[in-house]
Amino acid sequence: MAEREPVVSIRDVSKTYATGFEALKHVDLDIHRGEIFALLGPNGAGKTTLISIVCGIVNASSGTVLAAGHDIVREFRAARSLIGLVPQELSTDTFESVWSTLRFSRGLFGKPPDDKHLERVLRDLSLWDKKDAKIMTLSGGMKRRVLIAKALAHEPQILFLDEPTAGVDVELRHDMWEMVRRLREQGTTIILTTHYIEEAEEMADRIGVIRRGELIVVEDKRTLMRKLGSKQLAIQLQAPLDGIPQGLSDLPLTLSEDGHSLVYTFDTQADDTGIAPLLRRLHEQGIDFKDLHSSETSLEDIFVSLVRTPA
Ligand SMILES: Nc1ncnc2c1ncn2[C@@H]1O[C@H](COP(=O)(O)OP(=O)(O)OP(=O)(O)O)[C@@H](O)[C@H]1O
Repeated sequence: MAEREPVVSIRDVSKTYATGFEALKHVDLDIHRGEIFALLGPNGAGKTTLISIVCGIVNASSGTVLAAGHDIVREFRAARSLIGLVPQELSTDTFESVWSTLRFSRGLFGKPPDDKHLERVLRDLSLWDKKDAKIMTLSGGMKRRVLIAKALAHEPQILFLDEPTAGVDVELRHDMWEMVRRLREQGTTIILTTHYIEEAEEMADRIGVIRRGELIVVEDKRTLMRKLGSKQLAIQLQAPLDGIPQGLSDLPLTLSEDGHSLVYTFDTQADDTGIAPLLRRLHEQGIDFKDLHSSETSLEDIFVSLVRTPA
């Protein structure tokens, strides 16, 4: 199991772009060593801005970031050499071969050549037979693989994947997740951004939800799933109540503002929903109801409600 030691520590980070746009507002986040963390949010939420700050591509307007204890501004080289970044887009279409690009990339971070490592990376990504190909001659999917290989060339402790599966075919997606799992087993910390809930759910140990520059939820995935995998049963009452009766105070019940309905929250995964005893106890309390209505609070629904921008 991963140690609970932060490998990335983000403190009160804000970013206002030159346009005056506030892309990040007072973000605090600790990433634990060896975890897979998913930063989940819609387009424009600030995910790329946040990882660009940690990777030293964008300067924060305020706040501090430590990567394995190194301040990413004052000790940029030390911090950056621990980090691998797979960006969203391939920024250069180069005449260079895959192999020389990887070797160069490794050298950039001050690492001595290690052809064995580079070979392993290329084989893992099914790129070995393309090692002498010029990058510009590769297909889009292959270029994505090169981007990943490049990010791994210097054996980073911390790997950022920005929207890793956007526009990626099934095979690459599969290979990518295999690789992510393998890297995690080797102790690499992985931070990925996504706007797909399924992706966060499938891959991550913890999930952070970002909305309009604010980190609004950070939760262990299982806890989040449990919270979100609950259902609500709305009980429309014959007569309104002033409050939850004493005899029902041990139950997860809330009363609507007008007192006309009771809402019971239960776990859809549980063996027993508790609905039968609930109805029996309502009866014992002399509370009659005219209608029951259950609604699902799936992760998707909650997420949509979390990130929905008021029109
Ligand atoms: N250089 C810039 N100057 C001004 N505004 C910018 C700049 N870069 C990004 N923004 C704005 O900041 C906001 C956050 O952008 P960011 O790329 O961080 O979002 P994101 O969550 O990564 O979205 P996506 O999923 O589309 O990549 C957006 O509204 C974007 O338009």
